Amino acid sequence: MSTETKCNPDLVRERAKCTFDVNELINLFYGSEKATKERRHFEDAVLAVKELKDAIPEEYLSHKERYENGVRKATILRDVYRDYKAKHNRDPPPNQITKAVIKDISPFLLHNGMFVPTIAGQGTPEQQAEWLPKAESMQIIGTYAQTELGHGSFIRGLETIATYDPKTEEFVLNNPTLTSFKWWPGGLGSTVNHCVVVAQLYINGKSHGIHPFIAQIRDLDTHKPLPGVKVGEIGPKMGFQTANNGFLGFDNFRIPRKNMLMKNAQVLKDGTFVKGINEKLTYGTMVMVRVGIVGDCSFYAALAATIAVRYSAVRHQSHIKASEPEAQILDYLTQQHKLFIAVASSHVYRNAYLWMEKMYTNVMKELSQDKQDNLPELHATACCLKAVCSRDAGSLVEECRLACGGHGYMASSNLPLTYGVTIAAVTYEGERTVLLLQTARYLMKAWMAALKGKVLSPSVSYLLNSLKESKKPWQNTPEGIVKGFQHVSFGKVKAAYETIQKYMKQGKDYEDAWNLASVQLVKASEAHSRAILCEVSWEAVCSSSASPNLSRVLQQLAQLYLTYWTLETSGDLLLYSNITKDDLIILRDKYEELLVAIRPNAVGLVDGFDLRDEILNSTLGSYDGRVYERLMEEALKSPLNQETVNSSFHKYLKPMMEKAKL
Ligand SMILES: CCCCCCCC/C=C\CCC/C=C/C(=O)SCCNC(=O)CCNC(=O)[C@H](O)C(C)(C)COP(=O)(O)OP(=O)(O)OC[C@H]1O[C@@H](n2cnc3c(N)ncnc32)[C@H](O)[C@@H]1OP(=O)(O)O
Ligand SMILES: Cc1cc2nc3c(=O)[nH]c(=O)nc-3n(C[C@H](O)[C@H](O)[C@H](O)COP(=O)(O)OP(=O)(O)OC[C@H]3O[C@@H](n4cnc5c(N)ncnc54)[C@H](O)[C@@H]3O)c2cc1C
Repeated sequence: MSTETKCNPDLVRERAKCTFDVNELINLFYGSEKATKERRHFEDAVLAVKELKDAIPEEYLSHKERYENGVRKATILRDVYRDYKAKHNRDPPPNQITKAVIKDISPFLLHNGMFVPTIAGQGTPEQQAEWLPKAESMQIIGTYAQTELGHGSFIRGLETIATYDPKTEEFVLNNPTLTSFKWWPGGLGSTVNHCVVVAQLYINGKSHGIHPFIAQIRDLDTHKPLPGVKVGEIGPKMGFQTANNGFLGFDNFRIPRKNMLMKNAQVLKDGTFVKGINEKLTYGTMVMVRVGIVGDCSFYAALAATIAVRYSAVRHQSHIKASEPEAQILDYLTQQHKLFIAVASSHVYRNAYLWMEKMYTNVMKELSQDKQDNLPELHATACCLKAVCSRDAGSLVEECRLACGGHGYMASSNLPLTYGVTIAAVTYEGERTVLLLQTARYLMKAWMAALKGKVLSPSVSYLLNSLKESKKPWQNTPEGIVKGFQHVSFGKVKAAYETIQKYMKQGKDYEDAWNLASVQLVKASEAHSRAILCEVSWEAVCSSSASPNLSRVLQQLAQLYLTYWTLETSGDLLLYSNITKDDLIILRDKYEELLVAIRPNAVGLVDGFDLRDEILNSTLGSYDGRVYERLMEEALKSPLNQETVNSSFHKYLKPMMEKAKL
């Protein structure tokens, strides 16, 4: 029997309606036909490992069991990666199969995502030679320990101390206060034996700022914390239950001098401090991860959209016309309004990620040639895109969950967990407001440069154009809308700058004026991000190599994104661009037309994300649409359904009922 015949008939009909080749979309989204084949081949290899299948859903396990199961699976998964590399002489292709295996977050995420990259990015060639082979082969397991109980955002305020002792050529690590304890690092709780510790460097009583150090914290054989190390797990959270986030404190814990990662700054044997060319290069791993998070946002939006769109095609409720059968809920325009923006946004984030990745690679290349000119632009852009995409993606996932009604509240829909994991990215790797204010610093500088007629970096050069074009009439085209968002950003940057000037004229110093203008500064950064997202995604769609059929649909999605945000931020556009009320009415109608145009391709579009059932891990979103069967099958797995009468009846309910008779 083919997959199609087993499918829910609504989904079969939806797929027959699709006007483009889904495989073409998949290949375009993931880069090429070859990339798709390799990714699927690797996913097959992972899913073929029987030991990676869970006997019962994770939600029924205790906190401890869940972690232990996570570690068990992470180690098996690691073997599959190693075997693939040995066989093919290269790393597995980019994939999301970890989601199918670990479901939540791997206890090795920080090892692979930050520990290894920090050694690679911050270590000297000798340090890389010492630790990378061990870390990459998992002889040692590490994390990135920066955040403390008292400080996360303001990293210059970290309190962990590394004092250099020239007599023994060692650093002495100490956490002198409760607030100085490291708090949050993934894997720290019970998994890792090493970490990159970010600490304040002191030499001869003088502070030299924060630097990364490698510390072994557990014995490699016994896994017991080494003397002078206090380490543990921080407890349950909204998500990240299997990430094994932990706390850590040192008491006169000594590490050799060579354990300070010294690519940027160095401490010589005699205690001489050699400053790096730019102390912010120490923050490099965070920039890399912020770029990666934009890509993650695309994945989470795609995952939630796939579940909610397929479910909405299968679910029938009420009537659009009294004379017709109950409608698929996907036919309600309100439902399309909730869901299609998630589909469109996933593509927008994907294109923004690819664009940012290029910028990142260029800047890294330039840095390797000691050229730092474009680092501020990279930092500013990564900060605001990470901040805006993560918040938007979190809201989109939640909207998809709500759009599934009561069933979206079931853990088995996988939407609650997906929300918990997605929304965490608003906070980790730089809290949203804090990052937007970083971008605002850059925008204020760019604005001052624009006022002086200087050449601006590409990502802000529109500020100069907007200065010249402020009188041009609004155009209701995608290009016109992109320009409109640039005008909004221009207007908000200008207004924030003038607000700072106003407060300074009233006698405030720059810092107080900055704080008083900071709500506007954050909004200026958001507007700048939106302008980038609109421009980059529209350009990507226009320059894509897609066939006419696919291109038409991708343009509709990109236009939907542009129009959605025009209508959402119409007040800003009325204030800062030349849009009129009549233009907005035309765009409102256009938006409705786009929803209707996209509707027949909705299922095809989410099929185009090519997320397997195992990755979706959802009763509502499977390819075959057997929603109700799966909901019941999953419910029957509840331990409460493994016995006809639960012992609480005899212990509590019966005595209560009997007491009530007296
Ligand atoms: C392809 C890879 C795929 C990866 C996929 C994802 C993997 C996921 C892995 C893990 C994720 C989950 C686990 C989460 C981990 C964490 O959360 S780790 C901890 C992260 N912590 C933070 O992000 C802290 C946020 N705070 C900061 O970054 C900084 O403190 C700050 C907010 C930037 C402020 O720093 P500071 O006070 O020192 O600086 P300022 O005085 O404000 O500014 C000084 C100037 O420096 C410039 N600056 C700041 N940062 C950078 C930078 N990174 N690069 C370049 N320049 C930087 C800043 O703009 C100022 O410049 P100016 O003076 O010219 O204006
Ligand atoms: C799931 C998860 C995983 C994590 N994993 C790791 C890890 O592996 N390693 C690690 O080192 N850390 C990790 N972290 C910590 C994370 O990086 C920090 O929580 C994050 O950087 C925010 O810092 P904070 O908690 O100190 O927030 P705070 O800075 O205390 O933020 C609280 C509020 O204060 C506001 N605020 C703070 N400073 C300013 C300012 N200058 N201007 C205006 N408003 C401000 C913020 O906007 C926010 O509203 C993780 C966090 C989470 C949630």
